[in-house]
Amino acid sequence: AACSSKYVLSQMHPMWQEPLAIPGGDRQSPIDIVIRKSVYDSELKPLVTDYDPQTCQQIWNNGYSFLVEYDDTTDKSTVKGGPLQDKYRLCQFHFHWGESNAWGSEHTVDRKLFSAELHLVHWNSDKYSLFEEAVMEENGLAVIGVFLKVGKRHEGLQKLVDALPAIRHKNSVVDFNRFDPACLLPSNTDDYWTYHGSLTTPPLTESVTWMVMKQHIEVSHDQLAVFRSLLFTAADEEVQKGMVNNFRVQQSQCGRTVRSSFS
Ligand SMILES: Cc1cc(C)cc(S(N)(=O)=O)c1
Ligand SMILES: [Zn+2]
Repeated sequence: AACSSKYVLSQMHPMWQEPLAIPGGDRQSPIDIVIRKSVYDSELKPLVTDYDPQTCQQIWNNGYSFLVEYDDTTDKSTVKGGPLQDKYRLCQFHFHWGESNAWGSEHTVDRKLFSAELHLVHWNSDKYSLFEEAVMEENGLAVIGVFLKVGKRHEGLQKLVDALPAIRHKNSVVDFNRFDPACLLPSNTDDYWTYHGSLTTPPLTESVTWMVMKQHIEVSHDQLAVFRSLLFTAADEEVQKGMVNNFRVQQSQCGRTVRSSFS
């Protein structure tokens, strides 16, 4: 299986070419969450998020997704509890989506694809002093994943959608403040799946405790269409490429257990 070898086979070609060798390579993300194989763990606590909208700084197009960045020089926006032993500081959130509503998420649940997936990225500020340090460590990062489904318009998301035309091209950035990422969380954050995995974009380091919410949020077709109006390419490039399908192919489970916080 792909797990034993150091080579991870990538079926599809995401925007960036998958590297051939990944350090370890036996706890890569994303994966398919097989509900009947997940193990209920009654020790898993509810997630405790405490976000300060004032720490929101900017929104920018990094040529693969768009990121909303937070000031992570203090413990003002954090997550703890759940499977986490320490407190983790929010540094950014971003999304992955498809060119059609039929696919776009990175994780799947019993092979069900969602139209998009939100990732809130946090790093362990109890043990490390910088994201760059934590990203290399086994217990360095904690990412909350939330599935997006096309349905009714998401009022909280609209402020973000309205800022996207200003960052159409790669490396464009605009000031963005007072955005409370808690508005993007589903009403129920007690029910989630958790497993040890990796970043789903280079450097693909195996430093992530994933917490994937069972409950999805709804966004409108028009809101998702604005995501798709972003470009992978910089303003000076001849050929402009629409930013769609910015998700990684699913990786082997490699014998890992996915735990659920609910029975
Ligand atoms: C740190 C970081 C950056 C990016 C662009 C994406 C991730 S992910 N998809 O693993 O959550 C993490
Ligand atoms: Zn992501």
